[in-house]
Amino acid sequence: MADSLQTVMDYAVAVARKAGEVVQTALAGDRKVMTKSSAVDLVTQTDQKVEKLIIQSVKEKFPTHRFIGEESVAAGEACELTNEPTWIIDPIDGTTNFVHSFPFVAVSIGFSVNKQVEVGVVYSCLEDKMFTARRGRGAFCNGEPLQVSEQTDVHQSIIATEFGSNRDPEVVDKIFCSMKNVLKLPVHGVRSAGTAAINMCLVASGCVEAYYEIGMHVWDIAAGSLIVSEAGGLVLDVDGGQVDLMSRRVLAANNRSIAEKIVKEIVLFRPPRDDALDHKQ
Ligand SMILES: O=P(O)(O)O[C@H]1[C@H](O)[C@@H](O)[C@H](O)[C@@H](O)[C@@H]1O
Ligand SMILES: [Mg+2]
Ligand SMILES: [Mg+2]
Repeated sequence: MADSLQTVMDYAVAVARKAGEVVQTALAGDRKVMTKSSAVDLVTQTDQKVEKLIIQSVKEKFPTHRFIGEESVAAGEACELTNEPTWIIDPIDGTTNFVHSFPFVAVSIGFSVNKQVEVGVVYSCLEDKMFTARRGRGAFCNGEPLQVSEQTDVHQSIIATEFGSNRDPEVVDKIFCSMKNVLKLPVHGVRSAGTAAINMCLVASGCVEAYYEIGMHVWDIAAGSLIVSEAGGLVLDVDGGQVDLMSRRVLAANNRSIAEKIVKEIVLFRPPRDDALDHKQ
C-alpha cells in the first residue's frame, strides 16, 4: 500500500483542485439553497454536483474503494467506516459560507485504511491553499511544510470553535457555555471560520492554538485530523481521551498543555454517532 498511497494522494489533490474550480465558478452564479437536518443545515446543488464529480473520478481510478460522502449519506447511503480503503468526502465544507460568499470554503478529502486516515487533502478554494498530509510524511500547504504553534500558555492563544447547525436550545446553551468559559480563561480570542476543515488547517498552520467542536461529522474532520497531527499537533476527543472519528466530537490542539486547559472548559454532551444516526432527510 505504501507506494499506492502516493498515487492516492496525487489523485486526491488533482480531484480536489478540479472540485474547487467548480465551487469557484458556482460562486459567481445563483445558489439554490435547500435544508437538511435543520433550517440552518444548508445544502446546494453545487454540494451534490461536486460530490458526484469526486466520487465518479475516484471510481474510475480505484473501482474497489469505498466512500463516505456527506451528500451521499444525506441521500441514504450508509455512513460506515470499515477496514477497507475508504474516501471520506466533504464536497463543500462551509456551505453556509458558500451560500453567503463568506470567503472560507473548502473541499475536504480523507482516505482511510483499517479505519486510520492515511491521506488528508483540504483545498481552501478561495484562498487557493492546498493542504496535504500523508501519515508519517508531514503536512504541507502548497508544498511548504506546516508546523503547529509553539505556544504553551493558553492565555496567549486563539481558540477556534463553531456554532454548528443544531438550534436545540439546550445544545445552544452548552455550546455558548463552553465558549464563555474559554473566553474567560482568558484567551486572546475565539474565532469561527465556518468550516471545520479550515479551522483544523489553521491549527496546523500555527495561526490558532486549538479548535474544538461537538456536532460536526466525520467528513468535516477526517482529512484535517491527519493534517494537524502531521504538523505536530494532537487530535483528541473533547474530554481529552482518544479521538473517535465517528463520535462527532473533536479537539485539535498544538500541544498537550493547551489541550488540557481547553478540555476543562468544555461542557460535554454526546450527539448521536455518525454510524448510528439516520442521516436521510
Ligand atoms: O458546511 P458543512 O459541510 O455542512 O460543514 C459544517 C458543519 O455543517 C457545521 O456543523 C460545522 O460547525 C462546520 O464547522 C462544518 O464545517
Ligand atoms: Mg462540512
Ligand atoms: Mg459539506
